Amino acid sequence: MTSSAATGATALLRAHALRKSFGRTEALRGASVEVAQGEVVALTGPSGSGKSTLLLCLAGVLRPEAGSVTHDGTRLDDLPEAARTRLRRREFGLVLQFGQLVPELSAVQNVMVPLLMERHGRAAARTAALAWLDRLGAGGLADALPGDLSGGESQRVAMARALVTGPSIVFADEPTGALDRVSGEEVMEVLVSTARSTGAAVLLVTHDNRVAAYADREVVLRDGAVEDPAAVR
Ligand SMILES: Nc1ncnc2c1ncn2[C@@H]1O[C@H](COP(=O)(O)OP(=O)(O)OP(=O)(O)O)[C@@H](O)[C@H]1O
Repeated sequence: MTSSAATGATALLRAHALRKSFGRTEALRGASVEVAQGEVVALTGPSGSGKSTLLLCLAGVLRPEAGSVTHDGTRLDDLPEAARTRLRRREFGLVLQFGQLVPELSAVQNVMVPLLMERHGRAAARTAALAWLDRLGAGGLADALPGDLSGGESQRVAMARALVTGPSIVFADEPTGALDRVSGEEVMEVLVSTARSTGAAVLLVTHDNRVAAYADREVVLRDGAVEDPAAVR
């Protein structure tokens, strides 16, 4: 693994000099960032500064036009699509602003999806999904449909779905953006304490200083590049 000067720890995930454009819009202009094993990093910055784009490049969802993304020594941006998808399913969890649960599936079925995609048996997947819902304080919601859940409840189910495969890092894009303050704080407390207990790192995009305060470290993006030179290598 790569050594990280900012944290003194080893880098689990490393983006170096990423560039990504959408038509004429340069969303990323040489953005670099590292996340150490088990570290909680908040990615902040003005609207349009490239936070979501950087998160999606790090998560292997978007492919940058230049620069590199390395996870535990493997270059993600170079991997063929199928291998990248496998690595993503095994190593990464993703939580988005509105939970993005499958509306036709119950909460427990939503949490089972990543395990079924990894060819786990149904019974084992259900047992694991129920245990994760319990752990996230959503055990009583197992049979509820997403349409019947509050925003905070949906995010607990989305977090269970992100964590059920035992990822090394969870990417969370404005996970509290659709919640009131109290539900947002509850979601952050559950996310950070659960990540700490599993050893998973968290990369969190947020506008909200109160949410960023849950992180070990803040990285500020401005115009597609990281503002704080101490966070860039
Ligand atoms: N799929 C896309 N197609 C076209 N332009 C895009 C796309 N995604 C992002 N952009 C543009 O790239 C720039 C960076 O967007 P991005 O969503 O990464 O910023 P952000 O910092 O996350 O913004 P916000 O805080 O408002 O969510 C913006 O100008 C945005 O309009």
